[in-house]
Amino acid sequence: MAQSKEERILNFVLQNAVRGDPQSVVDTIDKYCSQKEWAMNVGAEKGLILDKILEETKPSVLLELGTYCGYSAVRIARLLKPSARLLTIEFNPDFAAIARQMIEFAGVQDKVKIVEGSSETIIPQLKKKHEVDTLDFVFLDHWKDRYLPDTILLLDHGLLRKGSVILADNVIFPGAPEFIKYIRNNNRFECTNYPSYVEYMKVKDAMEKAVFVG
Ligand SMILES: O=C(NCCNC(=O)c1cc(-c2ccc(F)cc2)cc(O)c1O)c1cc(O)ncn1
Ligand SMILES: [Mg+2]
Repeated sequence: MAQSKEERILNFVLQNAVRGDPQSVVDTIDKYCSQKEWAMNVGAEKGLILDKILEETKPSVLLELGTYCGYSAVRIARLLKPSARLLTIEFNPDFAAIARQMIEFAGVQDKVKIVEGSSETIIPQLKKKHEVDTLDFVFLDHWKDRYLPDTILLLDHGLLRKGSVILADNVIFPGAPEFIKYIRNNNRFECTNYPSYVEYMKVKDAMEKAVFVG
């Protein structure tokens, strides 16, 4: 069977990064995807914005929607305190299999749990099936037309608390217009926009941070 792009990215990491070193995994994926094949990782420029917001927030319980190859899961986990936990939801089983191997190679498997399935199904199960009380940090990076319905699911299931941070990738490109319209007009959220660029491209993009005021 011909290799997928995601398998090529994983193999490049296995052969060129340092096992147990999450920074080397992040840097190696960025090297491959900027020089050989583009892929939809959050990337290094937007990654620095993600890093800064994580260092300000110091979250203990995190949720990511859209694992893909595990780049942002590794990038996030490398900054977490030992007791912190990241749950990451991935719909595509092939992506989930790649991400599992990426996360294990980086040595962050004790902090990261991949849940395979649709966010729509899994979010309502977080409290009872995944022992979540409330979320400190949510990274939205999955289907852009799911950002709004899934944010509403998080609210409806009491998963946000005063100060919970939602960070959304790609609010310019590919764009998440319904999400942006809703969140900026909802007085229960305080929003900040972080202009940047689409990973590995010279196309404008941005991230949006929305802090739940409770
Ligand atoms: O994660 C799931 N899809 C990828 C979402 N992510 C993107 O589509 C995405 C796309 C781009 C992009 C940028 C430039 C361009 F020319 C084309 C695409 C960049 C990004 O940074 C993304 O994040 C998914 C979840 C789910 O529940 N079911 C099935 N799939
Ligand atoms: Mg993205």
